[in-house]
Amino acid sequence: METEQRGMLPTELSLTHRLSAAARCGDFAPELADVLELSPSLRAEAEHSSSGVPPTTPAALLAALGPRIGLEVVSRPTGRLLPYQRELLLLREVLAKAKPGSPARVARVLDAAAEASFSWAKFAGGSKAAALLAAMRGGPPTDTSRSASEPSAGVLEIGTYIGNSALRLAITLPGVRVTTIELDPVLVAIARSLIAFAGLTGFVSVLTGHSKLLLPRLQAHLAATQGYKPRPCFSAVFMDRWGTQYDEDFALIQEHGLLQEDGGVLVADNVLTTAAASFLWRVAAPGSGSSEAFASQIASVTEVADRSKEDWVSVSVSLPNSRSATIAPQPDALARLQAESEKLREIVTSGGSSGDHPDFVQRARATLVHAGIFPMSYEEDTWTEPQASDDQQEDGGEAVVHMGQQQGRQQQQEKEKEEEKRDVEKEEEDVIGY
Ligand SMILES: C[S@@+](CC[C@H](N)C(=O)[O-])C[C@H]1O[C@@H](n2cnc3c(N)ncnc32)[C@H](O)[C@@H]1O
Repeated sequence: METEQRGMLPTELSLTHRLSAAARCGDFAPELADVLELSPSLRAEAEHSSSGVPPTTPAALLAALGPRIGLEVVSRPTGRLLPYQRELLLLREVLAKAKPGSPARVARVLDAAAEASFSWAKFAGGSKAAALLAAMRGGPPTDTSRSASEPSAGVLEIGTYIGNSALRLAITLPGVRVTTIELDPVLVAIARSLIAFAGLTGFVSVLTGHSKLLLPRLQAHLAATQGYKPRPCFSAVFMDRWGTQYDEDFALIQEHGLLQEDGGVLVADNVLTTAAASFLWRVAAPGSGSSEAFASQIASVTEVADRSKEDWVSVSVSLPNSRSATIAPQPDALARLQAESEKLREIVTSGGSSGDHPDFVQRARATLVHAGIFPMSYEEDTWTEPQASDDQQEDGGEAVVHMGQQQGRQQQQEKEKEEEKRDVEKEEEDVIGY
């Protein structure tokens, strides 16, 4: 796939030109061509905004794009949608109803759209967005927290979609630079327009490409475009794509030192519904060794479009030696869950399923809980002493979850005892070392 670009800007430019030509020929909603053509210049502005290039004003963007993407006909289409028509409709909704240069009004229009007619919106909203923003507020992601050896480059997001969460991060952390990466160049073009309309071009930079290819290049890119030296790292990272893939992104983040050691905040969405088993083992599982590297908590949240659907968001804060901790091999049950979720990802991304898979989520929950990975609210709200009769265990779902909770608790207690013992031994070693 060419979106998995090897060079950054040159490949992106040729790709955008070809995509906008295709849009003009009618392969996509034709209005997309104008959005696509604007995209590279918005990126250039985001990258050079601090070096004298005048940013497109939100009003100028509205004047240029508004008439072309048909603001006068804002309505939900019926019947089959063209590719990207939904996302284009969201952009139209924002351009028609929000105030140029007002990030808060843009966020409100997106909220209203997700609540009302655009229930398919796949961005973090409601309690998910609240968990993300609370975690980011609690962390230290400010550009002023730069140290000489590891200057902070603000916040990194993997998975932009139309730029909703990037917008909210920029609102929540005023003055902090947000770098967000998106594999799909059409979504990138839409996100950049939305960000520019909100007046945030100078703070949010949307990059096109696959995380696997962009993450290793990010430090060099930031150094070249923003003047960061010598190896900037991010104070916070938000991962928002399919959970089985977080492991791969996380390995690159660690390898390239992209997250600040000691106090860096790592937030991952969809960790239950897309079963981020291997990733959670590395950052949040008792007994894995992850507690040497991260202090983690999991929050139970609900989907923006359907409050009856539970998901989990993990929040991890890096400890002083987070890049060098040794992690034990993951249990077979987690490896199997990871493999099952990966198969599901292939089916969903190839259009073979709507993405709604309650049986899988129930199995994922039971397996994760069994491994001692569960949200804070589990113990407080839903813990009931299991009646561990054989009959109940055969009941399936619920009983398995309770057993998992019990074993999870036991594992956690054992782990805490183990850690206490190790701390005492370490103190003794330190004393001996003196
Ligand atoms: C759930 S959406 C992100 C929603 C967004 N963070 C929000 O809440 O507004 C996931 C996005 O990640 C993108 N994506 C998937 N894999 C990616 C990868 N390897 N690198 C960059 N983007 C990726 C998808 O194209 C999709 O737009």
